[in-house]
Amino acid sequence: MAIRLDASDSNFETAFRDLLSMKREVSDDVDAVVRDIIEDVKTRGDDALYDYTAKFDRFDARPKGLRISQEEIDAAVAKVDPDVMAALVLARDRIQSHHARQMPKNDTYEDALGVKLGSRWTAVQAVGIYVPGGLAAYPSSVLMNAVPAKVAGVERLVMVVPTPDGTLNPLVLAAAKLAGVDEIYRVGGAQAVAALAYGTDSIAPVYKIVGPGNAFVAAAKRRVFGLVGIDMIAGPSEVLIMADKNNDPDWLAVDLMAQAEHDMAAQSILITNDVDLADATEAAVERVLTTLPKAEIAGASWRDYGAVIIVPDWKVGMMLANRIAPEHLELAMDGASDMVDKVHNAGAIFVGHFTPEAVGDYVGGSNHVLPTARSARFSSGLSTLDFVKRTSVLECNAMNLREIGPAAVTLARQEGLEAHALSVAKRLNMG
Ligand SMILES: NC(=O)c1ccc[n+]([C@@H]2O[C@H](COP(=O)([O-])OP(=O)(O)OC[C@H]3O[C@@H](n4cnc5c(N)ncnc54)[C@H](O)[C@@H]3O)[C@@H](O)[C@H]2O)c1
Ligand SMILES: N[C@H](CO)Cc1c[nH]c[nH+]1
Ligand SMILES: [Zn+2]
Repeated sequence: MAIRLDASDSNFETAFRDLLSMKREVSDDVDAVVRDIIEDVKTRGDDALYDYTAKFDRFDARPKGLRISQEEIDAAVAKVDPDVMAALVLARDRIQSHHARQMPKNDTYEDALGVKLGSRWTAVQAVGIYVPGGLAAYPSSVLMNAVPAKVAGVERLVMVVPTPDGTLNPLVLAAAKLAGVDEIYRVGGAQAVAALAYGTDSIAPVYKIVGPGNAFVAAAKRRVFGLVGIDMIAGPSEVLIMADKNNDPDWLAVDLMAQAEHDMAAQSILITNDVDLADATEAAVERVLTTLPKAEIAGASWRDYGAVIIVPDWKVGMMLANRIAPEHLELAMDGASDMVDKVHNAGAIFVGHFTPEAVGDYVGGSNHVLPTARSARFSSGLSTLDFVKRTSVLECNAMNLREIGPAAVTLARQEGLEAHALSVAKRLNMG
């Protein structure tokens, strides 16, 4: 049973704040473990990677080495069923065309004084993508990370992925091949993030690390940020469904469980203005939990972090949704399209009864790597923009330096920075 809250109850605010502050992600314990792993990889390089892979993924990677060879990739890809390959290609193409539209354009112009200004976009040259692989394999996440990177023009695209018990997932490798990944390593967790950031004999360091992962991966990304760029903290999955009485509880139940089955630390929340729908959906969740292969994970997530919130109206409902700032927000009420503009904080919005979040996970075209743990209040999902950076370009000639330079000299002297002042003044024969 998930917790049940009613926005009309007198103690609601306290209970809601407790829900918001539930710690599902990085605990002090996780952070301490991750700090030690990173230090160890920094010191012992590949040896540490082999040891952690033996410990957490239960196999010895030494005989084959950390890099997955082209032969292994080709052999795995050959095993993929043509129908499955066609689905991957459809997903790849849809992701590609959506992300191509996000590519920013260079801008150069001459202002009224004749000064030339511009913004120039260049790709991050070397990027590491983390593809989760502990509890489930994610070929779709390979595409979501790698396709925008290649659209942006990343030259060296490196993928790390845990291969539990040493078993390669053919689809993960097929997706990497389809998306144009350049190097793939069989290593996961905090140790993989450390290797991408600091480099080892086998894995040259990258400039930026992107991609989702469990609490260990999220903590490691936080720790290496600064040495390398990161995209965001995309941790255990979340969904918030806002639904009125005109919904099939069975549909809502599977939508809630679709995120819960990712991780025991995932969170699924239903906000509704209809108590009967709340009861029926909870009952439907219990039914579906008897059938799901990942019922143990989904059930634990629902029991520990799931919530059903009754609201008097959508004004209150939307205010709560914006405070929750979920990774995914499903709007399943009459007039859902009109509600979109009222959303301030959500990683991605899924509008209407026929847009289950799961379609966005695979083939919608938009990205499924999204901010979790309320970070949608200040960050966005992965996009082409994560793989480019902007450099400004400025060009003055003697004439326009004469126009704007004296003000720079004045300001530099006010800041007590005489070399700055002289650097402009000498060019203007001002001393
Ligand atoms: N936000 C998104 O876009 C998105 C997309 C896909 C998946 N996800 C999330 O990614 C996560 C995937 O998690 P996962 O576990 O399946 O795969 P994972 O690859 O993130 O983690 C597996 C690795 O974690 C490390 N690990 C496990 N237990 C450890 C321990 N006790 N100490 C140190 N390290 C340990 C191991 O190195 C292991 O290889 C889930 O939470 C899922 O919800 C998010
Ligand atoms: N829903 C996940 C993001 O939270 C992404 C995913 C991958 N495969 C299935 N789902
Ligand atoms: Zn999913």
